[in-house]
Amino acid sequence: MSDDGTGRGDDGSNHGDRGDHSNRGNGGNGNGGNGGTNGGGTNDGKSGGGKSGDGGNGHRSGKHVGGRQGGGRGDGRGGGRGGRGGRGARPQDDRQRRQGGGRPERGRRPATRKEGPRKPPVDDPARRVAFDALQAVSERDAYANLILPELLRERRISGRDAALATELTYGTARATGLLDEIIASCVDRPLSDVDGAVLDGLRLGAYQLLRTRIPPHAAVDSAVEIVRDVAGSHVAGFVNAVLRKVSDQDEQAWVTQLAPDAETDRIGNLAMRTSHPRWIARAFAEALGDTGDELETALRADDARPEVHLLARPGEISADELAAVTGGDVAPYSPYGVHLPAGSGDLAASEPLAEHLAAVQDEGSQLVTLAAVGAPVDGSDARWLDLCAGPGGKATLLGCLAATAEHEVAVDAVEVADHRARLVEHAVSGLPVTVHRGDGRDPGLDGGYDRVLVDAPCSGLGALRRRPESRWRRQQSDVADLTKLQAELLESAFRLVRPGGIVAYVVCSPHLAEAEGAFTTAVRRAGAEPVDAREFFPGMPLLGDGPTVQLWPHRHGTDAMFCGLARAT
Ligand SMILES: C[S@@+](CC[C@H](N)C(=O)[O-])C[C@H]1O[C@@H](n2cnc3c(N)ncnc32)[C@H](O)[C@@H]1O
Repeated sequence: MSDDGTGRGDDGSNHGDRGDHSNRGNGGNGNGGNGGTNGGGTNDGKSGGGKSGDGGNGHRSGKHVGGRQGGGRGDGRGGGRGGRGGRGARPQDDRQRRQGGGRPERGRRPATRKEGPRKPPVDDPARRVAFDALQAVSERDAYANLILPELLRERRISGRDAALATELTYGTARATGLLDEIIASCVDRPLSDVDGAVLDGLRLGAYQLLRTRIPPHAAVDSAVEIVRDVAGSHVAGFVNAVLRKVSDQDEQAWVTQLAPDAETDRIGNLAMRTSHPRWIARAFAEALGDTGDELETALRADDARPEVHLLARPGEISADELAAVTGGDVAPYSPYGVHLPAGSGDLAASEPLAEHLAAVQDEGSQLVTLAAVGAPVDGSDARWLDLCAGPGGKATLLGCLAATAEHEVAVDAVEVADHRARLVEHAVSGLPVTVHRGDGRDPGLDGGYDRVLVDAPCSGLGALRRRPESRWRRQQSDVADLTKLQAELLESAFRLVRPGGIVAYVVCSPHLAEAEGAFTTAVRRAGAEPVDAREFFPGMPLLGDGPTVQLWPHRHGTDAMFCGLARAT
């Protein structure tokens, strides 16, 4: 099973699961029209080809170019360029999601053609699939790394077209905040007033202009054609004019023009240069204790497409064998890890994965699991508990290790979400793991465990490189909500472990509040004894002062996993 987002989006924050598959495939067509356009090649929204303010098809009378006023976004975007932290923010949506209130009303409606029967899609399959994937992300909260492979499969797109589509989809999704800043400076109204399809077309075009070697005319023309096809001819002039303005400068020049001054606002400057929300750049700076070169390196590593990591399931196949079969490289630190180049495609059908010999799993996830079982316990070592098991990546590794252990080990795995518990069951079938549906805060299991792993739900800031859009979706306030749950899960773990046993706390995030802070507070409250986790990451450099370990993409090539170990007293 994957917890690295290379195909499942399981980031432990409960937002990357497979429920997303319901978002499949109708990318970008939608309803609603573009009532009121300026048409005719202007980018100022006031003049042009005579369609202005025509009320479109009656759905949205009185709206402006490819866009609309009001309409209840409630998302903090109204100011267009004001405040990086608010860009892409959807507190209302997030609240509704957390409260289980069904799919929220989206801020922007997808643009539709105003008139006439639909033309067949433009003959540009790679860009069209990228556009449709971006629409699914922005309009229906889809996950790019789930929806794109689906669309590619459905449309039978492969080879160079698939590679281009992947580059454009993930690249555009990752750079959305920066692209929006630039587009906003070329439009005379808040981006929240621009229709969803038009804005996604602008983003796709701007990404090609600024971050690829695609010739400018091809970047502009292709975006114009797609938006024309989806939203109607009346928006083509607007898209054309905005993209021509974007193409006046390269990315470097735009950033120099728009970014906060590096002298007075280093974090804001770096955030924009590396296309991160400011609050995430600040969280990285706090975790690294650095606002200089290392912060920049960390943010840049977070912006690069990651390698794919595989777990060679212990007892099934060795890392050497798996590397030979897949053409990958044996991982530098995990004895069970194999690295494949970024963009290694849809691996689900490959033989070692299909036959359950291997699974997609970030090397960092493997290492923290090995640390959890590596720290010595006093006395018996036969009962292990995985308190937050879905979708089952670490439970699988624990189960494999338990099965190969000299003395018999039984693993219990708890998961609160039914569909994720099913994924765990599938992943651990044949292993000595019993899956329990329940709340880890009170799972109803007998205590006395020798080891308890708390791989807690978290913001997933440590795996942003694997989830292109998530940096723009996550909110700072999410962290505060999660730390309460993390504290309660840790409290439960200390109740369930026996004296002398080990509690391992793991989050895929470097954010101090949910990593170091949550762990040290819980250890102190429990009166437990911190264990220097660095010893259990053998051969790894740059592990800091301990006793906890924070892995980083730029230092270790892994996701930014945090691991704290404590021995119960
Ligand atoms: C970070 S993920 C775990 C990833 C997993 N250990 C793996 O390696 O595949 C966190 C999991 O905790 C689950 N979860 C959330 N709240 C929980 C709770 N109160 N009790 C148990 N599990 C919970 C989520 O549904 C999610 O599947």
